[in-house]
Amino acid sequence: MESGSWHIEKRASFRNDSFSKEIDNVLENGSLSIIVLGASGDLAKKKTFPALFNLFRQGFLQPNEVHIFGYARTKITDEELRDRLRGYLVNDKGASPKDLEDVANFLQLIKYVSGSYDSGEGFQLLDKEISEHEVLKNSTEGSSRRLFYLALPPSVYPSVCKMIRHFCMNKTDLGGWTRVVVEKPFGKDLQSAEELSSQIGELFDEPQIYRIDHYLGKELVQNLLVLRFANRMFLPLWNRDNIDNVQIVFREDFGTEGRGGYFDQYGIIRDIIQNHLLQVLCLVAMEKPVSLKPEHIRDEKVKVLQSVLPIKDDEVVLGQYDGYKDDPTVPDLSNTPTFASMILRIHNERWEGVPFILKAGKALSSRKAEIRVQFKDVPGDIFKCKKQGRNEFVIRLQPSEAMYMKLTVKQPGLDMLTVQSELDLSYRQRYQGVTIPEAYERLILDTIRGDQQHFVRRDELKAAWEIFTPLLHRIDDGELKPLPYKPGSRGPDAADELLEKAGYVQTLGYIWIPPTL
Ligand SMILES: NC(=O)C1=CN([C@@H]2O[C@H](COP(=O)(O)OP(=O)(O)OC[C@H]3O[C@@H](n4cnc5c(N)ncnc54)[C@H](OP(=O)(O)O)[C@@H]3O)[C@@H](O)[C@H]2O)C=CC1
Ligand SMILES: O=C1O[C@H](COP(=O)(O)O)[C@@H](O)[C@H](O)[C@H]1O
Repeated sequence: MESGSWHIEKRASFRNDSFSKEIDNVLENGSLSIIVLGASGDLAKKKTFPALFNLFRQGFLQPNEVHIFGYARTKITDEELRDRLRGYLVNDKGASPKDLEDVANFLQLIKYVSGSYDSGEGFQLLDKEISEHEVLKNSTEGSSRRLFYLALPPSVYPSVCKMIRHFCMNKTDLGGWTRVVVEKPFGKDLQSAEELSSQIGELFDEPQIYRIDHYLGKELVQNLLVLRFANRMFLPLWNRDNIDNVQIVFREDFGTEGRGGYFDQYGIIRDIIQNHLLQVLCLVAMEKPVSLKPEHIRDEKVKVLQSVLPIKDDEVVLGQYDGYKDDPTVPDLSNTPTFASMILRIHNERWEGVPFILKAGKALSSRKAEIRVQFKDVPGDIFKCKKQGRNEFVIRLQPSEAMYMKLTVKQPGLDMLTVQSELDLSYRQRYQGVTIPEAYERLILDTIRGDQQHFVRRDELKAAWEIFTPLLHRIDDGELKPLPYKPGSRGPDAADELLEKAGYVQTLGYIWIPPTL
């Protein structure tokens, strides 16, 4: 490999391959069927099928062994589904003849089956279609691999899982498998999540269930373990002795955009904080796992989640943007927060006293997701650095993936003055010409490979709901109310006050500007 550049190997097959050396490499043969349930929906067209297309283009899905099925109630033909998907696979305007050829070849792999989610008829038909494909691909019975992706509202998960279990499993366990990918939200609180887990758990074993959280597939989230545990310089610093506070922030510069009906039942805490931001917190705060085996990593995540103290009402700020209730699908008296900022406190030896501020909001001034680790002041500071700012290590998840470290340096010149600057690793500049894979792409590939490292285990999910359920119930009961904020703003002023109370010191006059090429 050339220095300073990456490449993505084109593989003849993904069968013998694995990102993680810790995953047992089992030689798998037989056909692979990927079944997207809810194929007519928003997630399927925007994320699932495009991710499959990208895997196909990179050689991870071979036409001689893979077939893709779409399943939903909507009555459409194979061709109509293909037409719906085409525009989401490549940009129409910038598509090259090769792009169009790839799209055509990919779409030919897709077959559509229409049926309901709770009656045997549709699933028997689906099973028949899958089996025909397996025979066609010369798969011996039992070595077939079946991946069911539930791009569906969670309300139908139990019945769909029951139907898969009864009608669509691979026929024996001689080397083949059946796996089920379920999307968030996994429940609405601790009790409903546990009920859902029990219902699905009666039908499938934990190694067959892939609870997807797409933030775990983002490049810089995947980098967290490497950063923390493969760099000597971070090891002694990553604790309460050196770190003053940690922020994990998600901002979107658009509102609920036609998804108000869905969103209003969940709110920003269930939509973003309980899953995406909490998963990031786990990776920032957990102890070093025994190895990179998925179970070792997930064991550590559970431990840190179980060490989180109950959230205090006076360490929470909720907001709702003006105009949110104009959406006809949102009730006029909705108490649902579209913004939340809160302090999580981890009661363990490493983090006692260090506030973790989780903040997420819709309709804000910018779109950004980042982790900001602020270090303590320099003791016995002879340069009066404190006035200029503290060291910060920032990991920008999106957009413009980057990590940069804010430092105090001598201002160039004859005077002995100090100034804030940064060590900057901006991905677009450092890894020129490299396309960073979409989160869904990686995670689907992991599912095919049987790697559950980046998926949420049942006890992890339970521990996550335990943290937020009391707060969510108080919001649902109207005991806590969101403050209004203007769309396009930073959210309620009270959120900045909470940040200050948590000990965050803003560096005045400093702003990081992503480098241009
Ligand atoms: N859209 C997104 O960006 C994201 C979505 N998700 C999650 O992915 C899953 C799917 O999301 P999304 O595609 O947006 O959802 P959709 O509302 O588009 O639903 C997907 C499909 O499910 C069927 N469906 C919809 N409502 C019902 C219902 N009440 N009962 C039975 N079937 C129904 C419809 O197919 P048909 O009527 O043809 O059967 C629909 O096309 C959800 O769990 C969502 O939370 C997660 C992250 C992002
Ligand atoms: O899960 C969700 O995530 C998206 C944001 O995802 P991103 O990868 O673009 O950061 C959010 O818009 C949506 O409300 C939520 O359900």
